[in-house]
Amino acid sequence: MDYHVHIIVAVFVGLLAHNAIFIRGEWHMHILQILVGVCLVNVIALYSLYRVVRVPSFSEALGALFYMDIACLTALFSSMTVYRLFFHKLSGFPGPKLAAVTKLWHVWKIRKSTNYLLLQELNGEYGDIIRTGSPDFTLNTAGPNELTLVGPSAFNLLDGWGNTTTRDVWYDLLRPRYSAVFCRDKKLHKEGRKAWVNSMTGQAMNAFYPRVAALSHSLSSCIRSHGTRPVDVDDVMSWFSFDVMGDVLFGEDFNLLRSQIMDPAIKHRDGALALVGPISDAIWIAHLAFLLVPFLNPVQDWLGMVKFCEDRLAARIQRGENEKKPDMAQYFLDEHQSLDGTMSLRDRDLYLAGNIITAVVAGSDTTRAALIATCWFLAKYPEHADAIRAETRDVDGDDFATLASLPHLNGFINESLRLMPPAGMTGTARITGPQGMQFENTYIPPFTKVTAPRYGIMRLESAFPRPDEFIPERWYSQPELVLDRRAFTPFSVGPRQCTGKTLAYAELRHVATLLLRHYDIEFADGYDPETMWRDLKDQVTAQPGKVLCVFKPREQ
Ligand code: HEM
Repeated sequence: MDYHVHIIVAVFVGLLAHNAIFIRGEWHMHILQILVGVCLVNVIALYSLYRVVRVPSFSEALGALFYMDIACLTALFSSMTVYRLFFHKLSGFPGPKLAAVTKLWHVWKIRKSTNYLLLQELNGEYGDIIRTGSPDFTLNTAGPNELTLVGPSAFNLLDGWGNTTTRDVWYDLLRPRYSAVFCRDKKLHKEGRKAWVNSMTGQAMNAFYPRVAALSHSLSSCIRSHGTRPVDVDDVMSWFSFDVMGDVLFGEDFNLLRSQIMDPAIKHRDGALALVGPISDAIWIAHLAFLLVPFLNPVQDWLGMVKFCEDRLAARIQRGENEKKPDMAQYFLDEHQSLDGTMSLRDRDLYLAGNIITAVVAGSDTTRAALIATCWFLAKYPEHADAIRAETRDVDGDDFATLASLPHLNGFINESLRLMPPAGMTGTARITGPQGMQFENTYIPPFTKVTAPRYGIMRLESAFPRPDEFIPERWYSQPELVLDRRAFTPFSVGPRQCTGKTLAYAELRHVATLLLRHYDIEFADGYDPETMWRDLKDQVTAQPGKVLCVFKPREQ
């Protein structure tokens, strides 16, 4: 039988699928429908071949269908490739050709979670605006594509007050759950952010400070129990940051510092972040994995993390409010109540769960990374450790307001956050609005996905002379070493900036002061300090490589 006509039909279907369907709209949340659609089309085609066209045997019909599928997919992907390379509105922007063809190139390149290094390399090769991606299954009606913008003004353009951008599809990651942070609707974000901001007012912080201080002392005791043995700084900071989160978010004692046992929830959280790290810019892969391979370890970790958060929330609801120990969860529960009548119960439950999951990750993993880096810099630069000791010698170490005013301590922390940004090292993508935007001398078209890599921009020589050097003084006595303050955004800027900034700074200042009071911090014998940088991973939050330190008790 002559199958030319069938192949021509298949090619036509492939071209149609790209030009009439996939080039429009967003598809990352419709992976199941796409799969069902593909199966359905195949069943209809098989039936037509066997019953209507009357191919001699069923196996021959199957064979014909196979060749038609190949022809259809070849036409689909060829059409995509030609369009992306030559006709797409971003085809004139510089960048690796393969990145323009498919996002999978980027995913492959950063499979070891080193996007921060790749983007630095591409910045050196292609300049300040790099085309780093193609739309794949995350199209918008106007067909966005991805540009990485490297310059101090990028953060304000993307997130500053009056920005015209919206959040990229990455923020659909928690679906069906969602939160004020993991949502793309500007109104919902604005409204939902209020509960977060209210949970961190000065009054709320005054209730949290003594509890953070108590946990810092617990951290110090935990370290002391190691004696002269090397301390795995990742372990102790994971326990500390999780204990703080348990206390501040749920009013619950997670008891990790005292028990010194790694809670499976931490493993789940880290596994979940490892899953989304390399695929952050092609989030449809995560949705596909949730659907098709839920039994794989990283997906199980994700589900385990979600379950942990929902269990803790259920326990908190059962315990009820403890007025003597206010917590963040109460603000989310009040919001849940106040939305009665405007949202269905299911929607409100999904929203509440989303906020809790967001708080667990945003509130613990970021500070953990920052504290690991803090210890590393303290061990690496004893002269700065001494300067902080001198500055804090005569102050009340539990007085958070005083700690906030100490120049060297704060310069040290800022410098550490600059060189090792704990959150959004490369991600936090946005979509330009209908007017597009002007970045430096270049016009960025409307509905383009844009990212500003924090790691690279905070190391720009044009903003920070001697960018790779650790110089806390640039933040107070040597202002000439900060040429462009806009580049320093460890907590983001504008209406989307971090709501936990005050809490995070409080934890960092208190822990650094306390540990320096009690210990001389040194790298463990035989430990290679470069390990932290060599194994640094960019997985939504920064995951520093191992840090092993010895904490030698000091004379009080
Ligand atoms: C050193 C610690 C921290 C760093 C470096 C940090 C950094 C950041 C960054 C860069 C963003 C912007 C993310 C984005 O645009 O997608 C952000 C947002 C956010 N952070 Fe933090 N964060 C830290 C700690 C915390 C803590 C302790 C909490 C809460 C308890 C928190 C809550 C949030 C929330 C709710 C947002 C979203 C704000 C919004 O979208 O309106 N963060 N943070």
